[in-house]
Amino acid sequence: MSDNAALAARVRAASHLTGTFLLRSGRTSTEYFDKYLFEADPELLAAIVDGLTGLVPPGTDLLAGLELGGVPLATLLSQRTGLPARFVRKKAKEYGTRRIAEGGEVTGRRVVLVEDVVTSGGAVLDATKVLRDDGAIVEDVLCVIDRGEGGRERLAELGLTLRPLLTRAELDAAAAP
Ligand SMILES: O=P(O)(O)OC[C@H]1O[C@H](OP(=O)(O)OP(=O)(O)O)[C@H](O)[C@@H]1O
Ligand SMILES: O=C(O)c1cc(=O)[nH]c(=O)[nH]1
Repeated sequence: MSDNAALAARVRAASHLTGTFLLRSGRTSTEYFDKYLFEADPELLAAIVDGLTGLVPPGTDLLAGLELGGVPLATLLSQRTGLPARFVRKKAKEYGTRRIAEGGEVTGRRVVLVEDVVTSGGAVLDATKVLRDDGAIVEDVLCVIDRGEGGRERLAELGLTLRPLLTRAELDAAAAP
């Protein structure tokens, strides 16, 4: 078994749920990867971050984690790579600094987004708009799981390359026989 196949099996065993789930996109699915279940396991999270480290493109200035599940990933990846982190909220705070992208400036920096799961790509597109409006260069997105439901194609239309650690095919192959 390859390293990635073994990781896919661990991630699936930890986080794959069945039932009826309303997704962020408004779609309904009979399966769900609960990212908090793989992020809460320190050994599994370390293995995931190891894998993501190899996907960070050369020339990256900043790693931006998307609220909420992308934040622990970006934080650990920042520690591992030495690249500074940013944290992108779903909505700006209504008090204090009133910021939506936290952690410092992004203008003119090459920012790589860090996400847990990509389904339609909507959450990534929202964060991309926020960062591009602030003058960031956003062209690459890392994720742990690409559910293979059109996100990659939708992101490509806006000039974004999705770099998944685990593909739908790898996660399906990891299903118990
Ligand atoms: O590709 P999409 O169709 O946008 O769907 C994937 C997004 O949906 C989930 O976010 P959720 O709002 O559940 O976020 P959180 O639990 O990380 O706050 C997931 O963490 C992705 O951000
Ligand atoms: O599309 C989503 O909302 C979604 C799917 C999934 O498998 N896991 C998750 O956390 N969100």
